[in-house]
Amino acid sequence: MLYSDVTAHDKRVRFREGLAGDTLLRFPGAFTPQSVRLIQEKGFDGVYVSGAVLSAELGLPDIGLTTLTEVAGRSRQIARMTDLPTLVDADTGFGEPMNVARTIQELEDAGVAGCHIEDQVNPKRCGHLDGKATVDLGTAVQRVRAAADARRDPAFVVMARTDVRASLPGADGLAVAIDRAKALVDAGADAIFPEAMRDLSEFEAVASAVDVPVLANMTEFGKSELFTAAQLQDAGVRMVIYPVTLLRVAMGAVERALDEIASAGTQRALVGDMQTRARLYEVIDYAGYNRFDDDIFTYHP
Ligand SMILES: C[C@](O)(C(=O)O)[C@H](CC(=O)O)C(=O)O
Ligand SMILES: [Mg+2]
Repeated sequence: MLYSDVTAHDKRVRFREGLAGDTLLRFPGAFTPQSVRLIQEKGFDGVYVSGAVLSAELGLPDIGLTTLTEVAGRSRQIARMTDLPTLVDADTGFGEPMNVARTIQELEDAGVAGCHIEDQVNPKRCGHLDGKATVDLGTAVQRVRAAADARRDPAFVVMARTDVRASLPGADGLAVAIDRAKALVDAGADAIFPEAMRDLSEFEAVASAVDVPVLANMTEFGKSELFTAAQLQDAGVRMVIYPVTLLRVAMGAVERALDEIASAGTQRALVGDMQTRARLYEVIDYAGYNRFDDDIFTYHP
């Protein structure tokens, strides 16, 4: 009933223990607090709060229009529904290094286990699109150092994301990404998110160059092939996100449903694919609320 009673600190410790373990951590992107409950029930290791999902849900492109308040608010709603650690996409950190510091403290207060800060210029772009620009290494380092220094809970995970690979598509792009990843680790990053890797060997090269965990972004319709968990684990990757998968699946179903209702004049053919009322009540533990209220009120669904 209600929210998770695992403390934010304990979730952060659990995240760190998972990153230090032997099994690849799998974090699907939650698109609603309800979907978080399902992610936990299905045995995943954590939950990802995607900037692409948050902006798409607001009907906006993922170009840095969302604010820290919106991201922190959504992250809090998501993190409190699960015992699992939540990793948040903090984009470029919402401004200058001072803003990055505040971002970290707001996200700590939101109860999440960690976040990633990227080295794109503002306004940012989806990491898998061409023509992105990145800030110079000095600025990228300042962002990550500000993030690492600002946290009050040393267990909060600061992950550095580098987008240089897609802005330098040539052969030297990977080498620059690796050099940058090393500098970001020196600046205090607990983990590295090398964006838009071309193939498994690129993940492998980054993972063997840094002595912190590496994340793989398995977003659809992007630059990386959709590797399996086993392939990523063999390449030395420690965690994988499926950031927009659940939203894309859900919105695909929404479009088909609207077409069906419009053409058939009824939703009857769709009912078999729906989450039932009973299943919804099970997921949100309706029965728990009834038990709680039994002595006080007598309302029942
Ligand atoms: C991971 C990501 O930053 C996100 O916001 O979820 C996006 C995902 C996407 O746009 O597909 C990204 O830049 O890769
Ligand atoms: Mg993003």
